[in-house]
Amino acid sequence: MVNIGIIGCGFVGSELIAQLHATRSSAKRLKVVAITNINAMNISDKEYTPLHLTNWKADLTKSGVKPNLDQFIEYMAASPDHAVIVDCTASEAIANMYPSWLKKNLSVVTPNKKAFSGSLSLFKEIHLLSANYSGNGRTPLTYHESTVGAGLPVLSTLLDFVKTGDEIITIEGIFSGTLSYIFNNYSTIASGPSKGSFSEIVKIAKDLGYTEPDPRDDLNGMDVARKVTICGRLAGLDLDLSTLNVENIVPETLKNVATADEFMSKLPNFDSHFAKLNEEAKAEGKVLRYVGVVNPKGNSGVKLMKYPASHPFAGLQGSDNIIKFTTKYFPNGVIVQGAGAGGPPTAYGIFSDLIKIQERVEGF
Ligand SMILES: NC(=O)C1=CN([C@@H]2O[C@H](COP(=O)(O)OP(=O)(O)OC[C@H]3O[C@@H](n4cnc5c(N)ncnc54)[C@H](OP(=O)(O)O)[C@@H]3O)[C@@H](O)[C@H]2O)C=CC1
Ligand SMILES: N[C@@H](CC=O)C(=O)O
Ligand code: NA
Repeated sequence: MVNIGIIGCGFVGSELIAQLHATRSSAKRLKVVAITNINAMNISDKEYTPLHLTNWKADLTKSGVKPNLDQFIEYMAASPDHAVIVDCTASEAIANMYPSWLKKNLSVVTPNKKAFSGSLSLFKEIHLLSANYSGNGRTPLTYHESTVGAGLPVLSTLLDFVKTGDEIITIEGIFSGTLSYIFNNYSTIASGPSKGSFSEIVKIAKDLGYTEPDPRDDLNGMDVARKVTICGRLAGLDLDLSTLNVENIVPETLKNVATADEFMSKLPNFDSHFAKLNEEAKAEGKVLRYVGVVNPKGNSGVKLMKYPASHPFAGLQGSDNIIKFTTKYFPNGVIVQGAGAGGPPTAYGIFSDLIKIQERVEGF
């Protein structure tokens, strides 16, 4: 039995709870015993009785308990069975707490990219404290498959290359579900005209739950840069966000507007700017795609590129990601492709990480 505490129940956290609830039988060894959001917290009793997942939202609201992260973590750390904290926020402050949780023998599963793409020392400390990365004989494990390509097996594939001594030559692809969705629908050749103005398509991507809480974190390239950094670091490179080449496509005057809502309301003023870029690509018989590259020889970064209709990046659907690993053993590449954003595929990645932990800890 593994006890789970979930922090953050937005698009991804809510979907995770729904998936755990829907598969009671396969997940019967995974027990949700604590849930917290910004405004409310629900923790179970001293027996760690599973929380009811049918009405968890109403139970959270009516719990009347003010969120207290210290209390939440102490409760989880006192669990008699192995316990996992699932961080489904995008919070940097919470990401900075992972080492303190690992030191309490709590495992960590998260789609939050901040801890793995922020300071290199935090990344290294987490890896040192996590049994699955350092082989240090301790119990806590850290899995974060959904930080890159949602639940697609990107990091597990990459780690297999690394652990078997294969050599990464390049990792390149479309790492953002949001930017994939936007350009697949906006910059089209074979599939007809754009499905709307640039700002209309950004709004749909936001409503579908693909974007970061502030869509500028997608459009400024930082979300992709974080994923490139995570892949590069797992491949053994000391990549840093500040030294990557990152193309920011947020219009200059919108970079500093105060809120995501204000940004969204002003974005239509820049539709003609994006239409011009699109027309330029079309005139060359190409489409726009936003790509990331990890190159151990240098020049890792993210960039808005033009591709002919025949290129695999030009033919993507919906919010799909496509990530191509070129390695010594696979010189023609290994491609991982599929839904790279949205609640269901992201929660799936978290769920499968939880199953890995349960199987490792319990041995079956
Ligand atoms: N959406 C996607 O497609 C993907 C998302 N991810 C990552 O998953 C994470 C969650 O994304 P998503 O669900 O879309 O984002 P949301 O904004 O929908 O959800 C985030 C949730 O975290 C809660 N939260 C924020 N800070 C705290 C805190 N200090 N304590 C407790 N709760 C907190 C928010 O509470 P409140 O509602 O009260 O503000 C909100 O419910 C992010 O790190 C994102 O990068 C990764 C891959 C794909
Ligand atoms: N905003 C991100 C969500 C997943 O990481 C994206 O669009 O890919
Ligand atoms: Na993944």
